[in-house]
Amino acid sequence: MNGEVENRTEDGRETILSVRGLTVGFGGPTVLENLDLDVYRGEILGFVGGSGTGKSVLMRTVLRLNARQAGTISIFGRDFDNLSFDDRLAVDMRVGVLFQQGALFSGLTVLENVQVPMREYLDLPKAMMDDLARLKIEMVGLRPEAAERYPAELSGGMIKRAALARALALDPDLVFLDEPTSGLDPIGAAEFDELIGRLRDTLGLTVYMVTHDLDSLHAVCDRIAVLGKKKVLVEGTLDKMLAFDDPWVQSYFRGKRSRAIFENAADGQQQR
Ligand SMILES: Nc1ncnc2c1ncn2[C@@H]1O[C@H](COP(=O)(O)OP(=O)(O)OP(=O)(O)O)[C@@H](O)[C@H]1O
Repeated sequence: MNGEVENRTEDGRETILSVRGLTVGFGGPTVLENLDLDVYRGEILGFVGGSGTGKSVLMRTVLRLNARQAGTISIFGRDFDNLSFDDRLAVDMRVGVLFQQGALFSGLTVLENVQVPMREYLDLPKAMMDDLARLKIEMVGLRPEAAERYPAELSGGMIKRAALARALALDPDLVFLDEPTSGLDPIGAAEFDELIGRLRDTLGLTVYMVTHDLDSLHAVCDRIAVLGKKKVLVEGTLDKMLAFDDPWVQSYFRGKRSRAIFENAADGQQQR
């Protein structure tokens, strides 16, 4: 892309997404105010926050699906406000999204759903699109027969995988996952986490994952960001979350359920 600037932190991390001073509202009180956030290449960032704090609003604003009242957003080193039409298309092609509940088109098969972004952005012969879509379907661990099925014929876990295949259709650098493991049983959720970790390692993806799932935060996220009081309250490692002096953060990361997960994991590490 023309004019792309590489942004690196002092410790050498490349900033792939940078949000500064973001304010978003819908006519009433603001939902987000003066929010800053960075996402680094190759990481899996887990984004948490109480219900209704604005996690989806933030994700949608970064995807240019919501307007903002103030602030700047840079993606791949380019300021959103200075992108030409062609640059916008180029940015969109490098970003994949898995919306809550998968958001597959019910009248299309899995294969056709995965091909939707290809049809929108690429001009490829049908046979090539079929091959590419089947590759993505295999990549997310679905059996080849799943390609011909309709969403209503899929289990919850298969829907998430099909939606992930669609998010990967254009070989993105950055994927946004909105509660990818919600509605899955613990085994299905753990398998999905493992898949996300594997795809990050093999494809070099950067993953921005909104989640309520403490297991996911522990199992695959390199860094956690907490949304509260209209901004990113704290970001960093799990240890940093545990030490952070805020009632919501403390009850979330030190509650009964979280203690069970994190203490079991710590025991496991000590035994190894
Ligand atoms: N298009 C909109 N118009 C008006 N208000 C909106 C709109 N979208 C979101 N909101 C409001 O913004 C606030 C944050 O909503 P959002 O869906 O981002 O929360 P969330 O953190 O994703 O919650 P959850 O974890 O429950 O999904 C809510 O009060 C919601 O009603």
